[in-house]
Amino acid sequence: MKSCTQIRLNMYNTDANKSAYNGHTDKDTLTVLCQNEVQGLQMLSKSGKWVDVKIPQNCFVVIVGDALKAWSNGRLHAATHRVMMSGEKERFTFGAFVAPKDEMKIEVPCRLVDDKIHPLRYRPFNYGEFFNFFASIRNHNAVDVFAGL
Ligand SMILES: O=C(O)CCC(=O)C(=O)O
Ligand SMILES: [Fe+2]
Repeated sequence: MKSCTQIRLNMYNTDANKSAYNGHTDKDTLTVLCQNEVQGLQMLSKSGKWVDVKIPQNCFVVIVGDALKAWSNGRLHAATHRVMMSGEKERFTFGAFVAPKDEMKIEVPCRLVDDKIHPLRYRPFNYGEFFNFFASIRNHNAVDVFAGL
């Protein structure tokens, strides 16, 4: 798949107990993040609780985005995540956001589909059209609304 990678540096200031980045799923295929020593990333569990993700020093966290969730027929979960700051120090993250090129078609491979346990969950779609749809509605669930069956 042809992809493009955006690199971004995020900075979070020191406000205590403040949501610094609201809950969302990434729209891309994969996000790779590293951070300074200040934790703050949280993932939403299936039971609806926010869970701290403690990233060990010199390690990366890899987050599945909506494009990969759809491409994998929903077998890979695009976790909802956010950033909560707890006080003492500024947090920095450095992220690589890997996304399909706009013209790419996201189509579930037929070997990931079967009649019983894994029926087709997403129609084929163009990534650029999906992203424009997301940008117009800003709905957290955009991939399911746009391409879910
Ligand atoms: O900085 C972080 O820990 C998360 C950033 C993030 O979720 C994003 O940029 O999409
Ligand atoms: Fe994110």
